[in-house]
Amino acid sequence: METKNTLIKNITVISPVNNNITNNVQIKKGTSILIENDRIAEISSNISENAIDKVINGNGKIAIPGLINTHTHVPMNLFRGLADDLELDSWLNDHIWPMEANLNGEFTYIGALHGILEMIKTGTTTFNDMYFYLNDIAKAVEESGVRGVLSYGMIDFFDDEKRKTELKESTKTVKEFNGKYDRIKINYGPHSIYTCSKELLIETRALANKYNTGIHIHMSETKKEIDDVYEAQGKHPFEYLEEIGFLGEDVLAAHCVWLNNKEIAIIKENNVKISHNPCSNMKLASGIAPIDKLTENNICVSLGTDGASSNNNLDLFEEMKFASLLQKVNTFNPEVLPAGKILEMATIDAAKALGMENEIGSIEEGKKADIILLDTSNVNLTPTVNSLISHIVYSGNGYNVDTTICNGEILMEDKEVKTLNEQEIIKKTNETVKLMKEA
Ligand SMILES: CSC[C@H]1O[C@@H](n2cnc3c(O)ncnc32)[C@H](O)[C@@H]1O
Ligand SMILES: [Zn+2]
Repeated sequence: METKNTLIKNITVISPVNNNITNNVQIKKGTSILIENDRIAEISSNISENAIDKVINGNGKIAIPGLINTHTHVPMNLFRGLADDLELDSWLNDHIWPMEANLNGEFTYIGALHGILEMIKTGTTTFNDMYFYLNDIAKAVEESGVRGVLSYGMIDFFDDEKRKTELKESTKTVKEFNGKYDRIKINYGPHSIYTCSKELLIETRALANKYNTGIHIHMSETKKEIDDVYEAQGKHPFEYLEEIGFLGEDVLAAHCVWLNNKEIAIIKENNVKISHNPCSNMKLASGIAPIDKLTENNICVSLGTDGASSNNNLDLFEEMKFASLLQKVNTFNPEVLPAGKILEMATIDAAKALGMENEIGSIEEGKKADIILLDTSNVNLTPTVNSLISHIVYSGNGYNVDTTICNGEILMEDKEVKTLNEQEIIKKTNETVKLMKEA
């Protein structure tokens, strides 16, 4: 195969450096990044422009790793603005699940394209998703050029037959996709303890071991969930999962708002990874996750938006800012979760949460070229002589991103999305939602 080169010339690189023990965000000014095919070949200030296919002028720009959203449901962009100002139980049971019952593969595909379009425009290059119609979501991932870690969301509602069909469907997708697509990975996705039987959870663990996949699950999101699980199992959620042998370093647990100290110890002991979703937790009034305690315990915490119906967008820059501010106000400690730590949570810690830290999550030679460029001529990213890391986390937003590169491919340049037809997707999404509402 012929090599395709891209040179990002004269840029400021801000990236965690992963030395496997601690992360550390470093800033390199006036350097260049050479991309060969899908990987970062060299970062230095004297790379020749000879024989380069594409040169991007990085003057006045910052390069950071493509952001990684560790918990979302991208097709739920279809439901944005349809069920606001509700708590989780009523939001799901009275609104979202009835609407999802009317979905089909085609609608899900359109919703996924819409969600991915929003992510490309706001600097997310990898997302960890749980939903239905995985073939259709995978098709949207393939066409758009992003990286997707997908799980078929299993719900058996404690029914034997349903458990079998859910596990079968999941394993079918695992076999169909894993090892065959560079940018797609399939994990198992039991929805939650309150929708999945003990047997389903135990079988999921065995299948994840057998097929070497991760597990993506909603955990301890509301007080009601804790009370219901305690009533049914006589245990708190993480105690229950530990007892049935479900936990492990490959488990990525979303939300984790309601945790006691014993459960935090269980999470640490089993090296479970967390996806913190502050906007969704605030909007559904679920509560405030103890992220200060989790990070003090060196537990791996990453960030997720959740779906666009409970957030209501997929802009990880907002998630970064809210994650920090929410912990500061909750602990009355302004020093908690400083900007550098937050940037790590959205990049290298997220890569670790997905078991992909050797491939993505930082701008380093040898890694996949997942890079976004921010334009520092935007008024909210100035004065540039002050802390750029602070600007990214506290004053930036996704629409400061002008270039998005994933796997070495330019998905957006100068704010123009190259791999998808933006206006066509917006039009089709509007038509699809109109159709769904009329049905
Ligand atoms: C079975 S596919 C995934 C399933 O999860 C639902 N969902 C979206 N957001 C949340 C949340 O915050 N808590 C629990 N479940 C959620 C989504 O609508 C799908 O049905
Ligand atoms: Zn969710």
